[in-house]
Amino acid sequence: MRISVIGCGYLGAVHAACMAELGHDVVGLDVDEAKVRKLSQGVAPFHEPGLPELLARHVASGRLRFTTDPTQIADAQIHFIGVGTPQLQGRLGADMTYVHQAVDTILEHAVAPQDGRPVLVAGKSTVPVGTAEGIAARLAESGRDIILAWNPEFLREGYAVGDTLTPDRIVYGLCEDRAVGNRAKELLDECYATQLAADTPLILANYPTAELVKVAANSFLATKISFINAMAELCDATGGDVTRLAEAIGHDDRIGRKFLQAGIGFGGGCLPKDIRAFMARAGELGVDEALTFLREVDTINLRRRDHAVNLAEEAVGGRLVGKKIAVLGITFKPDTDDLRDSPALDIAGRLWARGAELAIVDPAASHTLRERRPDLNVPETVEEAVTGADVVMLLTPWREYVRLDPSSLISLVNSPNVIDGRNVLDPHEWADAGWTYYGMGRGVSAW
Ligand SMILES: NC(=O)C1=CN([C@@H]2O[C@H](COP(=O)(O)OP(=O)(O)OC[C@H]3O[C@@H](n4cnc5c(N)ncnc54)[C@H](O)[C@@H]3O)[C@@H](O)[C@H]2O)C=CC1
Ligand SMILES: O=C(O)[C@H]1O[C@H](OP(=O)(O)OP(=O)(O)OC[C@H]2O[C@@H](n3ccc(=O)[nH]c3=O)[C@H](O)[C@@H]2O)[C@H](O)[C@@H](O)[C@@H]1O
Repeated sequence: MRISVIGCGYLGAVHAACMAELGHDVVGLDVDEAKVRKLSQGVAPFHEPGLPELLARHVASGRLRFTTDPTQIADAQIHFIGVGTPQLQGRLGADMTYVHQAVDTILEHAVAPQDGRPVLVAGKSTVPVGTAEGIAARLAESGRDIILAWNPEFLREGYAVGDTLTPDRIVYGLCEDRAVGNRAKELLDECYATQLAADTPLILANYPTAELVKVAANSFLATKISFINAMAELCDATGGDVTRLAEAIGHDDRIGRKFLQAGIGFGGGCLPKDIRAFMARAGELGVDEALTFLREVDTINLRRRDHAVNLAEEAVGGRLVGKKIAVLGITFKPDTDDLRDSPALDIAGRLWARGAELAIVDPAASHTLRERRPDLNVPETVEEAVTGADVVMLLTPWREYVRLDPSSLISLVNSPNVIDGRNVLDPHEWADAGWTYYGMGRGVSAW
Protein backbone atom coordinates (compact mmCIF):
# COMPACT_ATOMS: atom_id res chain seq x y z
CA MET A 1 0.00 0.00 0.00
CA ARG A 2 1.01 3.62 -0.41
CA ILE A 3 1.19 5.24 3.00
CA SER A 4 2.08 8.66 4.34
CA VAL A 5 3.10 9.38 7.92
CA ILE A 6 2.74 13.00 8.94
CA GLY A 7 5.07 13.90 11.81
CA CYS A 8 8.29 11.88 12.02
CA GLY A 9 9.27 12.10 15.68
CA TYR A 10 9.58 9.26 18.19
CA LEU A 11 6.28 7.80 17.04
CA GLY A 12 6.11 8.74 13.36
CA ALA A 13 9.64 7.83 12.27
CA VAL A 14 9.29 4.40 13.85
CA HIS A 15 5.83 3.91 12.39
CA ALA A 16 7.05 4.89 8.91
CA ALA A 17 10.06 2.55 9.09
CA CYS A 18 7.94 -0.33 10.39
CA MET A 19 5.29 0.16 7.69
CA ALA A 20 8.10 -0.12 5.11
CA GLU A 21 9.29 -3.27 6.89
CA LEU A 22 5.77 -4.67 6.43
CA GLY A 23 6.14 -4.14 2.67
CA HIS A 24 4.35 -0.83 2.16
CA ASP A 25 5.59 2.17 0.15
CA VAL A 26 5.96 4.91 2.70
CA VAL A 27 6.59 8.63 2.63
CA GLY A 28 7.25 10.42 5.93
CA LEU A 29 6.46 14.14 6.05
CA ASP A 30 7.85 16.48 8.68
CA VAL A 31 8.32 20.24 8.98
CA ASP A 32 11.72 19.82 10.67
CA GLU A 33 14.31 20.03 7.88
CA ALA A 34 17.22 18.77 9.96
CA LYS A 35 15.24 15.69 11.01
CA VAL A 36 14.12 14.97 7.45
CA ARG A 37 17.69 15.36 6.17
CA LYS A 38 18.93 12.70 8.58
CA LEU A 39 16.02 10.36 7.98
CA SER A 40 16.49 10.71 4.22
CA GLN A 41 20.07 9.54 4.65
CA GLY A 42 18.76 6.48 6.50
CA VAL A 43 20.05 7.84 9.81
CA ALA A 44 17.94 7.85 12.99
CA PRO A 45 17.59 11.38 14.42
CA PHE A 46 17.17 9.97 17.94
CA HIS A 47 18.21 6.93 19.93
CA GLU A 48 15.82 4.01 19.40
CA PRO A 49 17.14 0.43 19.32
CA GLY A 50 16.47 -1.30 15.98
CA LEU A 51 15.43 1.87 14.16
CA PRO A 52 18.78 2.59 12.44
CA GLU A 53 18.77 -0.84 10.78
CA LEU A 54 15.21 -0.45 9.45
CA LEU A 55 15.86 3.08 8.18
CA ALA A 56 19.08 2.10 6.44
CA ARG A 57 17.49 -0.93 4.78
CA HIS A 58 14.31 0.66 3.52
CA VAL A 59 15.66 4.09 2.56
CA ALA A 60 18.26 2.25 0.46
CA SER A 61 15.59 0.07 -1.16
CA GLY A 62 13.54 3.16 -2.04
CA ARG A 63 10.48 1.87 -0.18
CA LEU A 64 10.85 4.56 2.47
CA ARG A 65 11.23 8.29 1.75
CA PHE A 66 11.16 11.37 3.94
CA THR A 67 10.34 14.88 2.85
CA THR A 68 9.31 18.36 3.93
CA ASP A 69 7.35 18.76 0.69
CA PRO A 70 3.64 18.09 1.34
CA THR A 71 2.89 17.51 -2.35
CA GLN A 72 4.79 14.22 -1.96
CA ILE A 73 1.99 12.69 0.13
CA ALA A 74 -0.64 13.20 -2.59
CA ASP A 75 -1.20 9.61 -3.72
CA ALA A 76 -1.15 7.84 -0.33
CA GLN A 77 -4.10 5.56 0.41
CA ILE A 78 -3.68 6.01 4.15
CA HIS A 79 -2.35 9.15 5.86
CA PHE A 80 -1.24 8.44 9.41
CA ILE A 81 -1.15 11.50 11.69
CA GLY A 82 1.73 11.23 14.19
CA VAL A 83 2.44 14.87 15.04
CA GLY A 84 3.01 16.02 18.62
CA THR A 85 0.27 16.97 21.09
CA PRO A 86 2.39 18.58 23.82
CA GLN A 87 1.09 20.17 27.00
CA LEU A 88 -0.06 23.77 26.50
CA GLN A 89 2.22 26.37 28.07
CA GLY A 90 1.08 26.99 31.65
CA ARG A 91 -2.09 24.91 31.26
CA LEU A 92 -3.08 21.28 31.68
CA GLY A 93 -4.60 20.74 28.22
CA ALA A 94 -3.00 19.48 25.02
CA ASP A 95 -1.83 21.74 22.20
CA MET A 96 -3.78 20.55 19.16
CA THR A 97 -2.27 23.02 16.68
CA TYR A 98 -0.10 20.42 14.94
CA VAL A 99 -2.91 17.89 14.53
CA HIS A 100 -5.11 20.50 12.88
CA GLN A 101 -2.21 21.59 10.65
CA ALA A 102 -1.72 17.95 9.59
CA VAL A 103 -5.40 17.70 8.66
CA ASP A 104 -5.06 20.94 6.63
CA THR A 105 -2.09 19.43 4.81
CA ILE A 106 -4.02 16.28 3.96
CA LEU A 107 -7.06 18.22 2.76
CA GLU A 108 -4.86 20.38 0.59
CA HIS A 109 -2.76 17.65 -0.99
CA ALA A 110 -4.51 14.27 -0.88
CA VAL A 111 -5.70 12.98 -4.23
CA ALA A 112 -8.45 10.34 -4.41
CA PRO A 113 -7.30 7.02 -5.89
CA GLN A 114 -8.91 5.69 -9.08
CA ASP A 115 -10.00 2.38 -7.52
CA GLY A 116 -13.22 3.67 -5.93
CA ARG A 117 -11.78 3.36 -2.45
CA PRO A 118 -11.62 6.38 -0.16
CA VAL A 119 -8.57 8.19 1.13
CA LEU A 120 -8.18 7.20 4.78
CA VAL A 121 -6.85 9.49 7.49
CA ALA A 122 -5.71 7.41 10.46
CA GLY A 123 -5.04 9.35 13.64
CA LYS A 124 -2.26 7.98 15.84
CA SER A 125 -1.42 11.03 17.96
CA THR A 126 -2.81 11.00 21.49
CA VAL A 127 -5.69 13.48 21.53
CA PRO A 128 -8.46 14.73 23.82
CA VAL A 129 -11.64 12.69 23.44
CA GLY A 130 -13.90 14.37 20.90
CA THR A 131 -11.08 15.33 18.54
CA ALA A 132 -11.83 12.57 16.02
CA GLU A 133 -15.48 13.57 15.77
CA GLY A 134 -14.40 17.12 14.91
CA ILE A 135 -11.85 16.00 12.32
CA ALA A 136 -14.36 13.60 10.72
CA ALA A 137 -16.79 16.50 10.39
CA ARG A 138 -14.12 18.64 8.71
CA LEU A 139 -13.29 15.85 6.26
CA ALA A 140 -16.99 15.36 5.47
CA GLU A 141 -17.45 19.11 4.90
CA SER A 142 -14.77 18.98 2.21
CA GLY A 143 -17.25 16.99 0.11
CA ARG A 144 -14.47 14.60 -0.92
CA ASP A 145 -14.16 10.88 -0.33
CA ILE A 146 -11.79 11.24 2.62
CA ILE A 147 -12.73 9.30 5.77
CA LEU A 148 -11.28 8.92 9.26
CA ALA A 149 -10.26 6.17 11.65
CA TRP A 150 -8.63 6.64 15.05
CA ASN A 151 -5.87 4.13 15.55
CA PRO A 152 -4.10 4.91 18.85
CA GLU A 153 -0.50 3.90 19.38
CA PHE A 154 0.79 2.09 22.47
CA LEU A 155 4.51 1.77 21.71
CA ARG A 156 7.10 2.36 24.42
CA GLU A 157 10.28 4.25 23.65
CA GLY A 158 13.22 1.88 23.78
CA TYR A 159 11.02 -0.95 22.46
CA ALA A 160 9.26 1.03 19.76
CA VAL A 161 10.20 -1.14 16.79
CA GLY A 162 9.12 -4.40 18.42
CA ASP A 163 5.97 -2.80 19.83
CA THR A 164 5.01 -1.57 16.35
CA LEU A 165 5.78 -4.76 14.46
CA THR A 166 4.26 -7.06 17.07
CA PRO A 167 1.83 -4.98 19.10
CA ASP A 168 -0.12 -6.59 21.93
CA ARG A 169 -3.35 -5.18 20.50
CA ILE A 170 -4.63 -2.97 17.69
CA VAL A 171 -7.53 -0.57 18.16
CA TYR A 172 -9.60 0.88 15.32
CA GLY A 173 -11.84 3.78 16.21
CA LEU A 174 -14.43 3.82 13.43
CA CYS A 175 -17.27 6.01 12.25
CA GLU A 176 -20.68 5.14 13.74
CA ASP A 177 -22.01 4.93 10.16
CA ARG A 178 -21.18 1.26 9.58
CA ALA A 179 -20.78 1.65 5.81
CA VAL A 180 -18.13 4.34 6.32
CA GLY A 181 -16.56 2.42 9.19
CA ASN A 182 -16.26 -0.73 7.09
CA ARG A 183 -14.50 1.13 4.27
CA ALA A 184 -11.96 2.42 6.79
CA LYS A 185 -11.59 -1.04 8.35
CA GLU A 186 -10.88 -2.61 4.99
CA LEU A 187 -7.94 -0.26 4.39
CA LEU A 188 -6.55 -0.68 7.90
CA ASP A 189 -6.89 -4.49 7.66
CA GLU A 190 -4.80 -4.40 4.50
CA CYS A 191 -2.21 -2.18 6.17
CA TYR A 192 -1.93 -4.40 9.26
CA ALA A 193 -2.40 -7.72 7.41
CA THR A 194 0.83 -9.16 8.87
CA GLN A 195 -0.15 -8.41 12.47
CA LEU A 196 -3.73 -9.60 11.98
CA ALA A 197 -2.49 -12.85 10.42
CA ALA A 198 -0.46 -13.35 13.61
CA ASP A 199 -3.70 -13.16 15.64
CA THR A 200 -2.97 -9.81 17.23
CA PRO A 201 -6.12 -8.91 19.15
CA LEU A 202 -8.15 -6.33 17.24
CA ILE A 203 -10.60 -4.11 19.06
CA LEU A 204 -13.24 -2.27 17.04
CA ALA A 205 -14.77 0.75 18.70
CA ASN A 206 -16.28 4.12 17.98
CA TYR A 207 -14.14 7.27 17.91
CA PRO A 208 -14.53 8.35 21.55
CA THR A 209 -13.81 4.85 22.85
CA ALA A 210 -10.61 4.60 20.78
CA GLU A 211 -9.44 8.01 21.99
CA LEU A 212 -10.30 7.10 25.59
CA VAL A 213 -8.56 3.71 25.41
CA LYS A 214 -5.26 5.48 24.83
CA VAL A 215 -5.49 7.96 27.69
CA ALA A 216 -7.06 5.37 29.98
CA ALA A 217 -4.09 3.03 29.38
CA ASN A 218 -1.55 5.77 30.15
CA SER A 219 -3.56 6.92 33.18
CA PHE A 220 -3.64 3.38 34.53
CA LEU A 221 0.12 2.99 34.09
CA ALA A 222 0.76 6.35 35.78
CA THR A 223 -1.58 5.38 38.63
CA LYS A 224 0.24 2.11 39.15
CA ILE A 225 3.57 3.92 39.43
CA SER A 226 2.21 6.54 41.82
CA PHE A 227 0.55 3.83 43.89
CA ILE A 228 3.86 2.06 44.45
CA ASN A 229 5.57 5.38 45.11
CA ALA A 230 2.94 6.14 47.75
CA MET A 231 3.79 2.75 49.30
CA ALA A 232 7.46 3.82 49.17
CA GLU A 233 6.55 6.81 51.33
CA LEU A 234 4.90 4.46 53.82
CA CYS A 235 7.96 2.22 53.77
CA ASP A 236 10.22 5.18 54.44
CA ALA A 237 8.06 6.12 57.41
CA THR A 238 8.07 2.63 58.86
CA GLY A 239 11.32 0.90 57.87
CA GLY A 240 9.63 -1.24 55.21
CA ASP A 241 11.18 -2.18 51.87
CA VAL A 242 9.02 -1.25 48.89
CA THR A 243 10.87 -3.58 46.50
CA ARG A 244 9.90 -6.59 48.64
CA LEU A 245 6.38 -5.20 48.97
CA ALA A 246 6.07 -4.85 45.17
CA GLU A 247 7.41 -8.34 44.63
CA ALA A 248 4.94 -9.78 47.13
CA ILE A 249 1.83 -8.02 45.84
CA GLY A 250 2.91 -8.55 42.24
CA HIS A 251 2.69 -12.32 42.59
CA ASP A 252 -1.07 -11.84 42.62
CA ASP A 253 -1.96 -12.03 38.92
CA ARG A 254 -4.72 -9.52 39.45
CA ILE A 255 -2.08 -6.96 40.42
CA GLY A 256 0.88 -8.11 38.31
CA ARG A 257 4.62 -7.46 38.69
CA LYS A 258 5.05 -4.85 35.98
CA PHE A 259 5.08 -1.09 36.54
CA LEU A 260 5.61 -1.43 40.26
CA GLN A 261 9.13 -0.03 40.30
CA ALA A 262 9.23 2.71 42.93
CA GLY A 263 11.74 5.52 42.53
CA ILE A 264 11.89 9.10 41.32
CA GLY A 265 8.66 8.65 39.37
CA PHE A 266 7.44 8.79 35.82
CA GLY A 267 8.36 11.32 33.15
CA GLY A 268 8.71 11.47 29.40
CA GLY A 269 6.79 13.03 26.56
CA CYS A 270 3.58 11.12 27.31
CA LEU A 271 2.44 9.92 30.75
CA PRO A 272 2.68 13.32 32.52
CA LYS A 273 1.13 15.37 29.73
CA ASP A 274 -1.50 12.73 28.94
CA ILE A 275 -2.90 12.54 32.47
CA ARG A 276 -3.00 16.34 32.63
CA ALA A 277 -4.73 16.66 29.26
CA PHE A 278 -7.21 13.97 30.35
CA MET A 279 -8.07 15.95 33.50
CA ALA A 280 -8.45 19.13 31.46
CA ARG A 281 -10.78 17.41 29.00
CA ALA A 282 -12.85 15.91 31.82
CA GLY A 283 -13.25 19.44 33.16
CA GLU A 284 -14.48 20.67 29.79
CA LEU A 285 -16.95 17.79 29.69
CA GLY A 286 -18.23 18.61 33.18
CA VAL A 287 -17.03 15.33 34.65
CA ASP A 288 -13.83 16.51 36.31
CA GLU A 289 -14.75 14.69 39.52
CA ALA A 290 -14.27 11.37 37.71
CA LEU A 291 -10.58 12.11 37.38
CA THR A 292 -9.67 13.94 40.57
CA PHE A 293 -7.60 10.89 41.53
CA LEU A 294 -5.26 11.74 38.64
CA ARG A 295 -4.43 15.03 40.36
CA GLU A 296 -3.15 12.95 43.27
CA VAL A 297 -1.26 10.65 40.89
CA ASP A 298 0.50 13.72 39.47
CA THR A 299 1.18 15.17 42.92
CA ILE A 300 2.64 11.93 44.31
CA ASN A 301 4.80 11.69 41.19
CA LEU A 302 6.22 15.20 41.50
CA ARG A 303 6.81 14.68 45.24
CA ARG A 304 9.34 11.96 44.33
CA ARG A 305 11.53 14.59 42.75
CA ASP A 306 11.42 16.74 45.92
CA HIS A 307 12.24 13.63 47.92
CA ALA A 308 15.34 12.89 45.81
CA VAL A 309 16.63 16.44 46.36
CA ASN A 310 15.94 16.16 50.11
CA LEU A 311 17.86 12.88 50.22
CA ALA A 312 20.85 14.57 48.58
CA GLU A 313 20.76 17.24 51.30
CA GLU A 314 20.47 14.57 53.97
CA ALA A 315 23.46 12.74 52.49
CA VAL A 316 25.72 15.81 52.66
CA GLY A 317 24.33 16.75 56.07
CA GLY A 318 22.81 20.09 55.04
CA ARG A 319 23.32 22.62 52.30
CA LEU A 320 24.31 21.53 48.82
CA VAL A 321 26.35 24.65 47.99
CA GLY A 322 29.74 23.59 46.63
CA LYS A 323 29.02 19.87 47.07
CA LYS A 324 29.89 17.69 44.13
CA ILE A 325 27.15 15.40 42.92
CA ALA A 326 27.66 12.76 40.24
CA VAL A 327 24.40 12.22 38.32
CA LEU A 328 24.23 8.89 36.53
CA GLY A 329 21.56 9.00 33.83
CA ILE A 330 19.61 12.04 32.68
CA THR A 331 17.01 10.66 30.24
CA PHE A 332 13.47 9.89 31.44
CA LYS A 333 14.21 6.16 31.22
CA PRO A 334 16.91 3.92 29.70
CA ASP A 335 17.26 3.04 25.99
CA THR A 336 16.16 6.46 24.80
CA ASP A 337 17.77 9.89 24.45
CA ASP A 338 14.45 11.56 25.24
CA LEU A 339 14.76 14.33 27.82
CA ARG A 340 11.14 15.49 27.73
CA ASP A 341 9.89 15.93 31.31
CA SER A 342 12.72 13.75 32.57
CA PRO A 343 12.61 13.36 36.36
CA ALA A 344 16.41 13.00 36.32
CA LEU A 345 16.87 16.28 34.44
CA ASP A 346 14.43 18.06 36.73
CA ILE A 347 16.20 16.78 39.84
CA ALA A 348 19.61 17.74 38.42
CA GLY A 349 18.25 21.23 37.70
CA ARG A 350 17.04 21.60 41.29
CA LEU A 351 20.36 20.40 42.73
CA TRP A 352 22.18 22.89 40.50
CA ALA A 353 19.81 25.68 41.59
CA ARG A 354 20.75 24.88 45.21
CA GLY A 355 24.41 25.39 44.46
CA ALA A 356 25.60 21.81 43.91
CA GLU A 357 28.39 21.18 41.42
CA LEU A 358 27.14 18.54 39.01
CA ALA A 359 28.92 16.00 36.86
CA ILE A 360 26.35 14.30 34.62
CA VAL A 361 26.82 11.19 32.52
CA ASP A 362 24.35 9.49 30.21
CA PRO A 363 24.95 6.88 27.50
CA ALA A 364 22.59 8.51 24.98
CA ALA A 365 21.96 12.13 25.94
CA SER A 366 25.42 13.53 26.81
CA HIS A 367 25.83 15.11 23.40
CA THR A 368 22.44 16.88 23.53
CA LEU A 369 23.05 17.99 27.08
CA ARG A 370 26.44 19.52 26.19
CA GLU A 371 24.80 21.36 23.28
CA ARG A 372 21.93 22.66 25.38
CA ARG A 373 23.93 23.48 28.49
CA PRO A 374 27.59 24.12 27.60
CA ASP A 375 28.07 25.44 31.17
CA LEU A 376 27.43 21.98 32.67
CA ASN A 377 30.10 19.40 33.37
CA VAL A 378 29.22 16.36 31.25
CA PRO A 379 32.20 13.99 31.36
CA GLU A 380 32.67 10.93 29.16
CA THR A 381 32.90 8.27 31.85
CA VAL A 382 31.31 7.32 35.15
CA GLU A 383 34.79 7.25 36.72
CA GLU A 384 35.40 10.89 35.76
CA ALA A 385 31.94 11.87 37.03
CA VAL A 386 32.28 10.25 40.45
CA THR A 387 35.83 11.41 41.12
CA GLY A 388 35.71 13.68 44.17
CA ALA A 389 31.91 13.33 44.48
CA ASP A 390 30.14 13.88 47.79
CA VAL A 391 27.07 12.03 46.50
CA VAL A 392 26.52 9.64 43.60
CA MET A 393 22.91 9.67 42.35
CA LEU A 394 21.69 6.97 40.00
CA LEU A 395 18.65 8.54 38.34
CA THR A 396 18.14 6.53 35.14
CA PRO A 397 18.62 2.75 35.35
CA TRP A 398 20.80 2.24 32.28
CA ARG A 399 22.19 -1.32 32.37
CA GLU A 400 25.79 -0.14 32.67
CA TYR A 401 24.96 1.86 35.82
CA VAL A 402 22.98 -0.95 37.43
CA ARG A 403 26.05 -3.19 37.06
CA LEU A 404 28.59 -0.75 38.55
CA ASP A 405 31.09 -2.22 40.99
CA PRO A 406 30.81 -0.37 44.32
CA SER A 407 34.23 -1.58 45.49
CA SER A 408 36.13 -0.09 42.60
CA LEU A 409 34.22 3.23 42.65
CA ILE A 410 34.64 3.93 46.35
CA SER A 411 38.28 4.91 46.07
CA LEU A 412 37.35 7.71 43.62
CA VAL A 413 34.73 9.57 45.65
CA ASN A 414 35.13 12.18 48.34
CA SER A 415 32.28 10.76 50.47
CA PRO A 416 30.75 7.33 49.77
CA ASN A 417 27.06 8.30 49.57
CA VAL A 418 24.92 6.65 46.92
CA ILE A 419 21.29 7.57 46.18
CA ASP A 420 19.60 4.85 44.19
CA GLY A 421 16.79 6.80 42.56
CA ARG A 422 15.41 3.73 40.82
CA ASN A 423 15.92 1.01 43.47
CA VAL A 424 18.07 -1.03 41.12
CA LEU A 425 21.27 -1.44 43.13
CA ASP A 426 21.84 -4.13 45.74
CA PRO A 427 21.80 -2.22 49.06
CA HIS A 428 23.79 -4.92 50.86
CA GLU A 429 26.51 -5.04 48.21
CA TRP A 430 26.94 -1.25 48.32
CA ALA A 431 26.75 -1.07 52.12
CA ASP A 432 29.25 -3.94 52.45
CA ALA A 433 31.63 -2.08 50.13
CA GLY A 434 31.53 0.88 52.53
CA TRP A 435 28.88 3.12 51.00
CA THR A 436 25.98 4.81 52.77
CA TYR A 437 23.06 3.63 50.62
CA TYR A 438 19.86 5.65 50.22
CA GLY A 439 17.02 3.90 48.38
CA MET A 440 13.52 5.13 47.60
CA GLY A 441 11.33 3.54 50.26
CA ARG A 442 13.96 0.96 50.89
CA GLY A 443 15.93 1.04 54.09
CA VAL A 444 18.81 -1.45 54.34
CA SER A 445 17.23 -4.35 56.22
CA ALA A 446 18.54 -7.78 57.14
CA TRP A 447 15.97 -9.38 54.82
N1 LIG B 1 6.72 8.96 21.87
C1 LIG B 1 5.98 7.90 22.11
O1 LIG B 1 6.47 6.90 22.66
C2 LIG B 1 4.52 7.87 21.76
C3 LIG B 1 3.86 9.03 21.38
N2 LIG B 1 2.50 9.00 21.19
C4 LIG B 1 1.82 10.20 20.75
O2 LIG B 1 2.24 10.48 19.41
C5 LIG B 1 2.31 11.87 19.17
C6 LIG B 1 3.70 12.23 18.69
O3 LIG B 1 4.60 12.00 19.75
P1 LIG B 1 6.17 11.99 19.52
O4 LIG B 1 6.50 11.29 18.26
O5 LIG B 1 6.78 11.54 20.78
O6 LIG B 1 6.45 13.56 19.31
P2 LIG B 1 7.70 14.25 18.61
O7 LIG B 1 7.72 15.65 19.10
O8 LIG B 1 8.91 13.39 18.75
O9 LIG B 1 7.32 14.24 17.05
C7 LIG B 1 6.35 15.05 16.47
C8 LIG B 1 6.84 15.44 15.08
O10 LIG B 1 5.79 16.10 14.37
C9 LIG B 1 6.39 17.10 13.56
N3 LIG B 1 5.36 18.04 13.13
C10 LIG B 1 4.74 19.02 13.85
N4 LIG B 1 3.85 19.66 13.09
C11 LIG B 1 3.88 19.08 11.86
C12 LIG B 1 3.16 19.29 10.66
N5 LIG B 1 2.22 20.23 10.57
N6 LIG B 1 3.46 18.51 9.59
C13 LIG B 1 4.41 17.56 9.66
N7 LIG B 1 5.11 17.31 10.80
C14 LIG B 1 4.85 18.07 11.87
C15 LIG B 1 7.47 17.68 14.44
O11 LIG B 1 8.43 18.39 13.69
C16 LIG B 1 8.02 16.39 15.10
O12 LIG B 1 9.09 15.86 14.34
C17 LIG B 1 1.88 12.52 20.48
O13 LIG B 1 0.48 12.76 20.43
C18 LIG B 1 2.18 11.46 21.53
O14 LIG B 1 1.39 11.61 22.68
C19 LIG B 1 1.77 7.85 21.33
C20 LIG B 1 2.39 6.67 21.68
C21 LIG B 1 3.82 6.59 21.91
O1 LIG C 1 1.81 7.19 25.06
C1 LIG C 1 3.00 7.01 25.06
O2 LIG C 1 3.81 7.77 24.54
C2 LIG C 1 3.60 5.80 25.68
O3 LIG C 1 3.83 6.13 27.08
C3 LIG C 1 4.45 5.09 27.83
O4 LIG C 1 5.70 4.73 27.27
P1 LIG C 1 7.05 5.55 27.54
O5 LIG C 1 6.72 6.99 27.82
O6 LIG C 1 7.96 5.22 26.41
O7 LIG C 1 7.72 4.98 28.84
P2 LIG C 1 7.32 3.95 30.00
O8 LIG C 1 8.12 2.73 29.83
O9 LIG C 1 5.87 3.83 30.15
O10 LIG C 1 7.90 4.73 31.26
C4 LIG C 1 7.35 5.98 31.62
C5 LIG C 1 8.02 6.51 32.86
O11 LIG C 1 7.61 5.75 34.00
C6 LIG C 1 8.74 5.36 34.75
N1 LIG C 1 8.44 4.07 35.41
C7 LIG C 1 8.02 3.02 34.66
C8 LIG C 1 7.70 1.82 35.28
C9 LIG C 1 7.81 1.69 36.67
O12 LIG C 1 7.54 0.64 37.29
N2 LIG C 1 8.24 2.76 37.39
C10 LIG C 1 8.56 3.96 36.79
O13 LIG C 1 8.93 4.92 37.48
C11 LIG C 1 9.88 5.29 33.73
O14 LIG C 1 11.12 5.40 34.35
C12 LIG C 1 9.55 6.47 32.85
O15 LIG C 1 10.04 7.67 33.41
C13 LIG C 1 3.55 3.85 27.77
O16 LIG C 1 4.21 2.79 28.46
C14 LIG C 1 3.31 3.43 26.31
O17 LIG C 1 2.43 2.31 26.26
C15 LIG C 1 2.68 4.62 25.58
O18 LIG C 1 2.46 4.31 24.22
